[in-house]
Amino acid sequence: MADLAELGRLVETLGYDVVATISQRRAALGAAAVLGRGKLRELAAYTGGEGEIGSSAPQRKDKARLRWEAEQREAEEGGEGDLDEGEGEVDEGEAYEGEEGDEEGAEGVPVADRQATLVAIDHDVSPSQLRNLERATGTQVLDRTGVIIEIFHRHARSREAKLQVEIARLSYVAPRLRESPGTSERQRGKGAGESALELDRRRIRDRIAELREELAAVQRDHSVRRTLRRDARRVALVGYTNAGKSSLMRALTASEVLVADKLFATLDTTVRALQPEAKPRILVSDTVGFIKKLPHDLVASFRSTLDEALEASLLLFVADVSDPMYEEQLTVTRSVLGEIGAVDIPSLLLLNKVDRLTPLQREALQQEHPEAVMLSAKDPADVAALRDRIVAFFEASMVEGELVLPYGKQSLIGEIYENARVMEETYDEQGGKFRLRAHPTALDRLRSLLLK
Ligand SMILES: Nc1nc2c(ncn2[C@@H]2O[C@H](COP(=O)(O)OP(=O)(O)OP(=O)(O)O)[C@@H](O)[C@H]2O)c(=O)[nH]1
Ligand SMILES: [Mg+2]
Repeated sequence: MADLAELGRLVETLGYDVVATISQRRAALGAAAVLGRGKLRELAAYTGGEGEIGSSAPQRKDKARLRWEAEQREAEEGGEGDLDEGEGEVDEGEAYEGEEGDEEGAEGVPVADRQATLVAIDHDVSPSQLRNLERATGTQVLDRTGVIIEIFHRHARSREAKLQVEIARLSYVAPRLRESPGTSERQRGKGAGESALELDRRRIRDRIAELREELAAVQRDHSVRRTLRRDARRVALVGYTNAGKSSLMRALTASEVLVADKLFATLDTTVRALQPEAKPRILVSDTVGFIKKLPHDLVASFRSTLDEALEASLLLFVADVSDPMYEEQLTVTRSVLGEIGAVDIPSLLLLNKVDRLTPLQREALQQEHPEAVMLSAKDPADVAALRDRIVAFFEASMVEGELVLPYGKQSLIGEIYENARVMEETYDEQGGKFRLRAHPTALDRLRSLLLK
């Protein structure tokens, strides 16, 4: 049932209200439309559909196809596929969730006078099941992956995120395209050798290839910028969606990143300096959140966004302990981090939102995770203590050293202050002598710069 509640939060993030929830025992799983006939009729009563898959039901085009066709028209009319369009196409409205669950057949809760305009299913459904469900309910149906992709689509802001989402979305849409009535006949009649459907799929493949090239260019640009920051000490906030990563980012860096009680509010990595500034500077990055059963295409697309996290020397692993599912969320986060190869990076577990717990719960939690930091992003004292922990972490790996900066190389002085903490600066006939503390790698790099 927790999965279903999460699906409910996902559709709410899309701006829907949940008007009813239906679940069905696994044993009764229908092959054609996931739900059995009785459940299907029950569902259709909320959506105003016929409740039958029957072939006589009017065939409607699915939204994915409509959007795809609109984009094609736009592309043909000149401009490139416009990724900057505003809101997604789903109307504000009511959602209706259907689930295939383990539960005993739970009853739907009818809400009078509200017709559902979306059915969301907490189960991956095949393209043909999706079609059948749409036919029977007469409304749009999304599976879990479809819902998540829609959210990503709406929340993407940067060029990189938009490209990534678009690639994932097209990969998701392609197998779900169906023959639109009429066109195939015409195509074949002309001996085109390729049906309209095949043509559409090929166009999608071409478009994906194009987007991938564009993405690669954007990413090359980013990696250049990352190289410039190479020696900075980096901390990355990672964790389940809605855990409070952006809230901590704001608090730690006195910045204005977006915080929202929404799933996947953040899709882009942002990087800011820890405040008050440590010497040398420490950079904090906020990253996209994780969710269980994250669609595979999205994991692949966002891998590069998470590269940012991979380059950190310390991961701040954020969990929302006020969520009853937090243990499972921790497991999901760990496994995604494992997938992207981040398990070897030192990490600090942050048990966030403890302000929502009773003293007794806090005590139990601390016993369970003695190594973790319990905190509330809303408590300035907690945030200050966290900052000190971060600074201490880097401090522990710093070594003391000396550098001589010849008079001819004064332009490197900024570089020294950027990458080390200068404890003493004296001058003699050779040049400046610096006694400093820095990371061994930063010290080596500075030394090699001075020798050049
Ligand atoms: N009570 C309480 N609420 C918190 C705390 N930290 C964050 N929140 C709230 O939790 C919600 C999610 O916070 P965000 O910081 O946006 O979470 P996030 O991890 O960045 O989420 P995504 O970007 O969607 O993955 C917001 O409504 C915050 O105000 C906390 O310590 N205590
Ligand atoms: Mg966020």
